[in-house]
Amino acid sequence: HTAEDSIGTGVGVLGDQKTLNTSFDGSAYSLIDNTRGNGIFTYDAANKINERNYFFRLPGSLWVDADNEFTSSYDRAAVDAHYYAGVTYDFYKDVFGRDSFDDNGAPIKSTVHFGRNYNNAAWVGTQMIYGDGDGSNFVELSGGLDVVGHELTHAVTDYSANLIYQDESGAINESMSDVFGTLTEFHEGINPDWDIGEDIYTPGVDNDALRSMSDPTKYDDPDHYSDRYTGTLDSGGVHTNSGIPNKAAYLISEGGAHSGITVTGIGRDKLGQIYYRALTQYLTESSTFSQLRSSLIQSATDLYGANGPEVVDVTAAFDAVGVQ
Ligand SMILES: Cc1cccc(C(=O)O)c1OC(=O)C1CC1
Ligand SMILES: [Ca+2]
Ligand SMILES: [Ca+2]
Ligand SMILES: [Zn+2]
Repeated sequence: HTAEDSIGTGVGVLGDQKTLNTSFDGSAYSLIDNTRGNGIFTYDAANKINERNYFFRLPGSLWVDADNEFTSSYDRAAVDAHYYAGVTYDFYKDVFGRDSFDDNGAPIKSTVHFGRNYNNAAWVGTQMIYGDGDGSNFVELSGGLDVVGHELTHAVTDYSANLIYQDESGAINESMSDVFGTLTEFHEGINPDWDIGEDIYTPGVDNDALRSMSDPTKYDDPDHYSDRYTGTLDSGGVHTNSGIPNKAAYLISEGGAHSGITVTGIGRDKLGQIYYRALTQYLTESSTFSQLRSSLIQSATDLYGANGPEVVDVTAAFDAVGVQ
C-alpha cells in the first residue's frame, strides 16, 4: 500500500490558518508535499514527547501527526517551514522556470525546533534549519516568508554563482538572499515589504526588523560603499555590507534619490529577472561589488537592450551606492 497525498489544516507561527500538502501512509499524516518537484519534507530536530530535549540532529524525525490537523503551538514552526517552502518553490518555478534550488527538482528538506532558544536560521548545504528563537529576539524563525525565501536562496546561490561566503562575495551572497526572499514575499502578496525578518523579530517591539533594504542605515548597515565595514567580524561583515547592494536593488525597483543621484525605478519584476540572470549566468564565486554592477548591467542589456531605462537605472543605482 503506497502512501497517498492528503490536505491538512494548520496554524502558523503568527496564529494564521493555512492548508498543507501532507501524505497519509494508512496510519499517520506526514509533512511531505508531493505536489512540488520531488517533494518538500519537513522534520523535527527535537520531538513532541519531551520537548525539553534540545537536539542538534539532522534531519531529525520526519514530522508526523495523527489527525492531519497541525494546530498545536508545537506544530506552528513546522506548519510555516513546510508551507513557505512551497510558496518559495512556486516563486522560483512560476517566475524563473527554476525547478527547485538545483533546477533539477531536488527534494526540499527543512528541520524545525533546532537547538535551544536558537536565534538562527540557515541553509546547511543540504537542507534548511530553523531555531525557535529565545522568544525575545526572535520567535520561531520559519514564521517569516522572507526568512524561508532567504534560506532557500542560499541553496540557489550555492548551485549557481556559489559566491564565497566572506567579504564582498559573501555580502553579495547575503544580498541575493534578501532580494529573492523579499521578491518571494511580494509574489505571495501578504504584507509584503522591503524589510527582512519583520514577522519573527522581537515580538515585543512593533515595526522593527533585522534589516531594511529601503534604508539599511535604519539598523546601522551601510547604504554607500564609503561606509562599508572592513573588519573581520561576521566573515567580513556579510550581513552588514549586504546593505550596499540591497540599497541598490531597492533603488532599481522602486526608484528614489540617494547620494545626490535620482533613480527612476523599473519595478520588482524586471529587478528579479535582471538579478536572476546575473546570479545564474554571470556572477562567479569570487565576484566583487564592482563585478556585481557589471554583471547586472550586462543582464539588463541582454534582457531589455543596451542604453534602455533598465540599464540606465542599474547604472544610476550603483553610482548612488558608490560602486563603480
Ligand atoms: C537569523 C540569522 C542569523 C545568522 C545567519 C542568517 C542567514 O541566513 O544568513 C540568519 O537568517 C537570516 O538572516 C534570515 C533572513 C532573516
Ligand atoms: Ca494534530
Ligand atoms: Ca519582509
Ligand atoms: Zn543569509
